Amino acid sequence: MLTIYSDDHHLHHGRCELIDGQLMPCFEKPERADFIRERVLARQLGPIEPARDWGLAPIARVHDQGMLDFLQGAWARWAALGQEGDLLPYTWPTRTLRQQKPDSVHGQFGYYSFDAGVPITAGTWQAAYSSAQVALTAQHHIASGATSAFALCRPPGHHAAADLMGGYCYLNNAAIAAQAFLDQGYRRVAILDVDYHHGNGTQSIFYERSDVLFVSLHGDPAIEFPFFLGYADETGAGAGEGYNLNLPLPAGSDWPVWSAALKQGCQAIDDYQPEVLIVSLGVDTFELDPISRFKLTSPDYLKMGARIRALNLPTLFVMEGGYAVEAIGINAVNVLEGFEQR
Ligand SMILES: NCCCNCCCCCS
Ligand SMILES: [Zn+2]
Repeated sequence: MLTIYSDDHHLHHGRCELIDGQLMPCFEKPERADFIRERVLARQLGPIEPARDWGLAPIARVHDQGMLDFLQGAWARWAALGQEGDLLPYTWPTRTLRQQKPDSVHGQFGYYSFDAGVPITAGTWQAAYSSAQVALTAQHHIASGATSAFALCRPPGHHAAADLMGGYCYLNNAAIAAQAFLDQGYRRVAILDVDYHHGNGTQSIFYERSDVLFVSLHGDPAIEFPFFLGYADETGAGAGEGYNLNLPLPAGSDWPVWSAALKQGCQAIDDYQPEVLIVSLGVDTFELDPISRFKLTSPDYLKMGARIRALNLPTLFVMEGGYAVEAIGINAVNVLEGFEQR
C-alpha cells in the first residue's frame, strides 16, 4: 500500500491545551505521525511518497473562504501584536449571541472555531495545508486506479466543518478528498469514521447530500467530545435524509461491542453501493488511549482492517486521531496490514 506523507506536519506543535482544569502539553503532537511513519517503514507496508501541491481550490470546495483567509493570516496578525505564544480562541458565539464576525483576531477565532483545542502557531497554516495536500495526493492515486492508499495526515481533520475548526482539526482532509472524487466524476462516496470521537465536521459538510454516505462509530456524545453532535437520530436532512448513520457506543466498549456496530455500518455502506470508500482512521479507540474510553486491543485493528477489506471497495485511509503515542504506529498500521490480508 502506498503511503503519502509530508514533513510539514512538524511545523505544527501547540504548546498546551486545557485538560481537567490544567494547561497540559498538547496530546496532538508531531511524534504521532513520526511513529506511524516509522512503523510503515518497519513493516515494509509499501513506498512512502511526498504530497504533491494541488493548490487551494480543492480545499475551498469544502471550506468557507472567510475561514481559510482567517487561518492563513491569523499568525501574522498575532505576531504583529508582539505576541509569540500560541493563538487560542476563548469566546464563542453560542446561544443568545450574534453570529456576526468581529474585528478582533480573538473574536474572529471564536467565530471560526467551536473549542480551544486548536492552537494556531507560526507553522499551523502550512502544516494544515500540507495535510490536505497529503489527502489529495492519496486521493489522486486511487482515482488513477489504485485499490488502496494511506494518507498519513497530521493535523487531523474530521472535527473541522465548513467554517469551524476544533478538536485538533483545522481542514477536513477526508471531506476534501471526498469532494475531489465527486468533482472528478464519481457519483457516490462512502466515508467510514472509526475514530473514537464523532466526526461532527464531516457529518455537517455532507449532511444535506446523498452523494456522500457518512457512517460513524464513536463514543456516545451524551458523555463524550464533541458532545453536541453524533446522536443516532441524526440521519441526514433534505436530499441527505438517510445518508448519515451514527452508531454511538458506551464507554468501555470492547471488540465484541464495537465490531457489532462495524458490521451494521458496513451493511449500510454495502447497501449504498459506493464507488469508493474513505476511512477516517482514528485509533483513539485503543484501550490505553489517554483521552478516550473504548477498549480495543492492538490485534483488534488487524480484524478491523480485514472487515473493511471485505467491502471490496477502492479504499483511501485518512489518518485522524490516536493519542497513545507509543502504540499509535502498531495500531494504525495493523488496520492497513489487516486490510491487505498480510
Ligand atoms: N479531556 C479531553 C479533551 C479532548 N478534547 C478534544 C479531543 C479531540 C479528539 C480529536 S480525534
Ligand atoms: Zn478522536
